[in-house]
Amino acid sequence: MHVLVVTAVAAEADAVVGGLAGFTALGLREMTGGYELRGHAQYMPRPASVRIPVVDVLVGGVGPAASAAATATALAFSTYDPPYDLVVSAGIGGGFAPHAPLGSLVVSDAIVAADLGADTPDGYLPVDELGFGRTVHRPAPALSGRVAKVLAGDPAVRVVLAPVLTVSTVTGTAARAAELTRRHPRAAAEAMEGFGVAEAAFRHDIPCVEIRAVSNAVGPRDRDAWRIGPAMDALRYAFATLTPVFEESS
Ligand SMILES: O=C(O)c1cccc(C(=O)CC[C@H]2O[C@@H](n3cnc4c(=O)[nH]cnc43)[C@H](O)[C@@H]2O)c1
Repeated sequence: MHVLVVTAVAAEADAVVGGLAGFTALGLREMTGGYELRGHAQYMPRPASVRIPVVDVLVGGVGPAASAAATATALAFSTYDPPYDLVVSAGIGGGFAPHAPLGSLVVSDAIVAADLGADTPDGYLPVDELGFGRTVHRPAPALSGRVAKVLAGDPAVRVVLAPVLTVSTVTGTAARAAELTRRHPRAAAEAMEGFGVAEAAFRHDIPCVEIRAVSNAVGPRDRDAWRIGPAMDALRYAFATLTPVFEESS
């Protein structure tokens, strides 16, 4: 299959690429808008009916707007037909206790824009309840379930299949974490890009799933407690483990 992986920063893209096994790096492809795609392909003999597996990795920037713009650009300017079979939003993220401890992997069964709405005297209202657009993208259960099952192959790695929240402001207080948990009791992770990536993929009718490696707990700000190295290792493991999935025909 042809896969587009969108990360926020280069370090996350390095971890994704570091995990890809059996793929040959094709170098950088420049796109309009100043974006660069790190292409990878697998040139093994295979039936003509099976597409050459391709994984393109894009550094799309931090936040939902940057990631939506980057993903939409990559999809619109793709030279493949159809553009991609799968879009993956990948990176590090915050984990909600007790679901997702440091170093765990969270696979989205829902990608939720958690602060796209209106504050009212009676509480928060998401934009869909206001009659505008949407705040949730749900990957097909067969897709997210398959990804989570493959990742769970190593018993040493905790894998959680749960909603991932997209926020524009990183949670930094216990009160905000509690509020998000109250509104989304099953949410296991928060990050800043998934909904933007999913929105672009949805517009192009391409399946999308989000994978987050937990680097910090969602809650009171504590930079010293961040564990970025182990989270990057978990991200690398995820893409090493998923390689056989990318080799399948779509
Ligand atoms: O300065 C801080 O306190 C702080 C706390 C958490 C995250 C940041 C970032 O600027 C990182 C943004 C970057 O990393 C992803 N990420 C990682 N952990 C979280 C999180 O707990 N909540 C939201 N986003 C997180 C995010 O997707 C961005 O790409 C600074």
